[in-house]
Amino acid sequence: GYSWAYSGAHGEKTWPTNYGFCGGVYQSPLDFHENILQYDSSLRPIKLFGYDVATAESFTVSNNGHSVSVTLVPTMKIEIEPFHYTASQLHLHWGHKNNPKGSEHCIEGRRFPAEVHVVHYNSDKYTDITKATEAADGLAVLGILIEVGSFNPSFENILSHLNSIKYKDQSIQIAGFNVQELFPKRLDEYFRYEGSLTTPPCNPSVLWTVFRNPVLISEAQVSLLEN
Ligand SMILES: NS(=O)(=O)c1cc(-c2ccccc2)cc(-c2ccccc2)c1
Ligand SMILES: [Zn+2]
Repeated sequence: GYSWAYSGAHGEKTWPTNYGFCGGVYQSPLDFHENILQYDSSLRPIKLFGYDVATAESFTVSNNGHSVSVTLVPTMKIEIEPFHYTASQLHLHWGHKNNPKGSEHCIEGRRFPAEVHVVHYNSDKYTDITKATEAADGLAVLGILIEVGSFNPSFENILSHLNSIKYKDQSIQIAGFNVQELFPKRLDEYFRYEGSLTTPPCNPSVLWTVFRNPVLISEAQVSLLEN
């Protein structure tokens, strides 16, 4: 595929040139501001299954050049009625020194220092994530906004290993942990919309769920991401 970046010669404005879906009407991310939000009481709490992964299991943490990603295990699933979705990977988005607000979604125009995306595919309808990514209803991504606050030991499961994957394509194995600890408490308070991958190829195949309440990590933990 083409090379793309978040800025510069292959920055976001050039994405639509090489990736047909980018810049489309369904292009994620969104700014959740009140005049586009509509309360929907039929939306149920997100149910997580198998998220408390044993330390005997392992996840692969890798640097893919644009983000740090953690491959997850297929016993991790979520239910968004009426479908079940199997976890594929999670990855983080963050900013850098001169542009520290790196979240992709924002609330009332407010961006956050970082954001976690947990990518799942509809395993009731598709046999693997590749087919699901090509389908309009194939993916469900959970977004967790990150705010600066107290130190968060759960994020150390990932952040404490960043020094070992400083360069693109480096990866290491880490022990399983309870991935639900990365989530906010309220799994019933979230924004929901049908959108796309936020990075090329921007497939419009994502059912987005972004939790309303951010999780807190310390300033030092945020700067681990930015260095
Ligand atoms: N931001 S996102 O959630 O829309 C997203 C989903 C997937 C994704 C991953 C596996 C299967 C299917 C889709 C990959 C990325 C990505 C981020 C940085 C660099 C490269 C790729 C981003
Ligand atoms: Zn993402």
